Amino acid sequence: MYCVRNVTDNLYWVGANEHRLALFENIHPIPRGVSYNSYLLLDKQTVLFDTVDWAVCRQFLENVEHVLAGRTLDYVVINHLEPDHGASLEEILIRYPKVKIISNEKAFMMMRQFGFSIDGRIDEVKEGDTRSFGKHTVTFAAAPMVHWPEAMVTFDTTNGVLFAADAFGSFGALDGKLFNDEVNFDRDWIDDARRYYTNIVGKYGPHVQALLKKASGLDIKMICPLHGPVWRSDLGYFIDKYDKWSRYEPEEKGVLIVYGSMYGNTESTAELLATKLVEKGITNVSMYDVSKTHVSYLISETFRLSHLVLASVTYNLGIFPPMHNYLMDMKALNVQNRTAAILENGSWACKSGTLMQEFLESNMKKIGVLEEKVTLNSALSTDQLPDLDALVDSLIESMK
Ligand SMILES: Cc1cc2nc3c(=O)[nH]c(=O)nc-3n(C[C@H](O)[C@H](O)[C@H](O)COP(=O)(O)O)c2cc1C
Repeated sequence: MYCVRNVTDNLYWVGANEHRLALFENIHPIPRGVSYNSYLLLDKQTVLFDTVDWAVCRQFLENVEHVLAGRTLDYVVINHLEPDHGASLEEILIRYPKVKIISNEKAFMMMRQFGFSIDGRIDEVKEGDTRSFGKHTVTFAAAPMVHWPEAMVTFDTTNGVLFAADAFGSFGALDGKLFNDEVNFDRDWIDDARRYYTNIVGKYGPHVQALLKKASGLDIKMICPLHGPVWRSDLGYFIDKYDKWSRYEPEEKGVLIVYGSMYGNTESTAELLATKLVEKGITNVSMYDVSKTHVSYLISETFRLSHLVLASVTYNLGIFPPMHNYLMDMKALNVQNRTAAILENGSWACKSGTLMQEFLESNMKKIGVLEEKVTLNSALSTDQLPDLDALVDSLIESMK
């Protein structure tokens, strides 16, 4: 059965929600599911904006057929060819043999790579080109590396709708609620939106900045992303988040403590550190066990907070492997502009602190490491409490 929503006037959401998938991109957990958004415009000509993942293709096709109500599909605009949006294009081409694909050169190259039969159906566009479908005229802007090189956005100059591809998306299934004002975004969605942005697009901050610059010249009334809610009010709230994230500026002053511990001694020292911070007035403290927390959550929290404490045991003369994995991901996603503190532990040859510091200093940009380091030889002893206090004071001082 079809399940669609009217977005505005003659524009419809024809996407679908996915609840069964455990891992997005087969990496990131999505306990709240995800939506694959696609939009269908009924003008003099009919235009589909992007398609959906193969997993929800059947629902999508029923939705498209229902909204078309017997009309044919004239155009499909492909803003982003990544298979979670482009895979169902194949079915669209089979079912609507006369449909023309509007997209850019790189996307057409990728369509061929993925084996789509597109010959004779191509309408290639470039930055600033326009197309009119009757009442609606759209213009195209390249958005390279947000989040693939072929990505572009389409702006409807008639009604101010921006089809934003992967920009302004979020994890989380919509479950009936399509618009940002139908959910409590700041309470229920922002963590998943941040986790989506930081892990999927986080590496490409300068490219997102370039897109935001282009978008600032447009009179945008509504943002239609390919995942998550459609924005029709309070656009500035989300644009501001994107601006901060893509400049690698923390959203909040606060301390993220990520610890790796086998027998609990590093963990209990991290607990004491958190307690001392809170006692001294720093209440924005979050603590995570690096072994149990999926790295996508750690990355998201790293983007949120200004300060970071890395607490790790030594493991075979190296950094505890899950901590190393987190550091590698931080590097891959370009995390910068943070202050870090180090807490290390080892029973015979403690190396983790030096190695973590070296990693931060030689692999990452603009991460300041505090001089005050705490070194445990198996467990925190009372005569080391001044070291911990010094670390706490140094963290607090650097937050001023
Ligand atoms: C597989 C394995 C390898 C280890 N390698 C080292 C090492 O190279 N150097 C060292 O000082 N301690 C090493 N340790 C010991 C732990 O790092 C140490 O006991 C630490 O204090 C444990 O802290 P925790 O109580 O937070 O788990 C190793 C432990 C294990 C299980």
